Amino acid sequence: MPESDQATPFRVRPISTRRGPDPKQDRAARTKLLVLTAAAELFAAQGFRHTSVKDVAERVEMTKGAVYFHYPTKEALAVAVVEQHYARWPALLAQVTAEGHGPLETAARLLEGAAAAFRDDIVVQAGARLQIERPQIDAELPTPYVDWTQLLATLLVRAEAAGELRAGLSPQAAARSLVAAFFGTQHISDVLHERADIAERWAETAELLFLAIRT
Ligand SMILES: CCC[C@@H]1OCC(CO)=C1C(=O)O
Repeated sequence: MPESDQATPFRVRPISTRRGPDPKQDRAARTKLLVLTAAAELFAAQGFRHTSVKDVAERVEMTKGAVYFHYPTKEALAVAVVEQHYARWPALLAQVTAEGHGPLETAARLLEGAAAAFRDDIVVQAGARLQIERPQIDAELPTPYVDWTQLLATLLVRAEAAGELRAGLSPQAAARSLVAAFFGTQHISDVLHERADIAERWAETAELLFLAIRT
């Protein structure tokens, strides 16, 4: 799927620490990422309410003032973590797209990759917890689920055009079901096993769902 044609609605881009012309900017970007990662570790472990900016500052051995320089409030930290959660997905989409699978297989492999990210990536884990806790966070967070639903629906419309979809199936309804099933699978795996078994759990759910979806 050509880059321009990618229906990737994930708008926020990853924080770049690539060395640029200005060493000062580089150092600031690296510090920003260090603070964000420490906040993600704390949000993932103890949630938004029980995490303070002081906790984050202590974790990175900086003053609260230094943390506030990069993120003016705890809410700003939470927004940044959730945004970076979503910023993971364009790279995954590019990687899977480059493998050249058909649209249905692309959707399946995307969700497999997402399951691995939910198991391994602390920023993905923290973003998921903060989205659950969004009523406690007085800030504008990205609307959950809609971007994945749109991306999967776009792929399933292409699958329908390619004759890969079961006759009469709504690509949009199938996309909503995949997102709901993935969300539930990763949540149950998190609550019971800290997501240690998410890949296996998602594989068994995906097998059933894609069996129902494909021709
Ligand atoms: C891919 C399923 C949707 C995904 O699962 C957890 C979560 C966090 O809110 C999601 C999202 O907002 O897109």
